[in-house]
Amino acid sequence: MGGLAVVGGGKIGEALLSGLVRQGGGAGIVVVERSVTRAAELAGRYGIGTADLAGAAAGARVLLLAVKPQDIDGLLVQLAPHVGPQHLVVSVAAGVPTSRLEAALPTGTPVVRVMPNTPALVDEGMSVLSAGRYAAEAHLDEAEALLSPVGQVRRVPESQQDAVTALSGSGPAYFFYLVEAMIDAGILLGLPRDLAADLIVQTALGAAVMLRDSGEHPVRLREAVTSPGGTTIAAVRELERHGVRAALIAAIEAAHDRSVQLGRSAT
Ligand SMILES: NC(=O)C1=CN([C@@H]2O[C@H](COP(=O)(O)OP(=O)(O)OC[C@H]3O[C@@H](n4cnc5c(N)ncnc54)[C@H](O)[C@@H]3O)[C@@H](O)[C@H]2O)C=CC1
Ligand SMILES: O=C(O)[C@@H]1CCC=N1
Repeated sequence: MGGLAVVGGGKIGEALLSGLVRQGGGAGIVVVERSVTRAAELAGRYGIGTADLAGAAAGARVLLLAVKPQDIDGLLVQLAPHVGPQHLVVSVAAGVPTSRLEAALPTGTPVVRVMPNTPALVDEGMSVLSAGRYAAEAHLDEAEALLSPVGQVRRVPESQQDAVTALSGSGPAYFFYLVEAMIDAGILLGLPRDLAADLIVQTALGAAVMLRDSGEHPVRLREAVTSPGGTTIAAVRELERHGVRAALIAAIEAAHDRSVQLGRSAT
């Protein structure tokens, strides 16, 4: 038995699906979706099959669960009769610990918890894996092989997953938010929206490539832009005056705390 079933074809389910299909085609991949319309849309878009949970578990070794944390318990009740140690269950549900998944599934079912992010859509994702109690190194290798075509993969102890979720899981949203605000600033200064967007998106891309490839600390890179008595230091003073650094730290701490909370309860 080979194959992969993606259970939950929403935003992240589709981001991962699209990358997997780009890399290896749609053969052997099925989607299980509560919404029949959405299932048909994904099947048409990616040339994959659709299935119900029983059919998916019968045909696929790996089940990738991509439903909301609030829906995970209901899904596990439905899934449990169909899975066992012969499967690998990979969950991307924010906050939900492997112990909660294992408790709802037959004893010995290997579970790997993953925190991916949406840049998987453009093969620049960041996926972070942790093994549950029945997942061996080979299961982590299998999960890594599944996710590495759509970006980078790291392994961490599960105790770090709520922090990972707050950083790289939610992280794309923070950058989109900053870009949105910077484009608004361009509008305030009288630039056409499309020009402001082009300037900021290319600047974000250039800064990201420098961060990745230069080996320099972000402080050094910022200092190189900040001329004495110049424009950048005038902007940095305003960022400090408005507490942007503290706001980002508080925001990411709030995301962490919400991940912990989602892991404890179904609401
Ligand atoms: N959106 C993101 O950037 C990321 C999301 N995640 C996690 O991925 C999961 C999904 O998040 P999104 O894709 O944003 O949500 P979403 O709401 O876009 O997608 C969830 C999908 O699951 C389907 N669904 C719900 N119950 C189902 C069931 N029993 N069987 C089959 N399909 C079912 C829904 O119809 C929906 O299409 C969440 O647990 C979230 O924490 C993790 C990393 C990043
Ligand atoms: O907002 C959320 O809960 C999900 C998990 C990480 C990114 N999106």
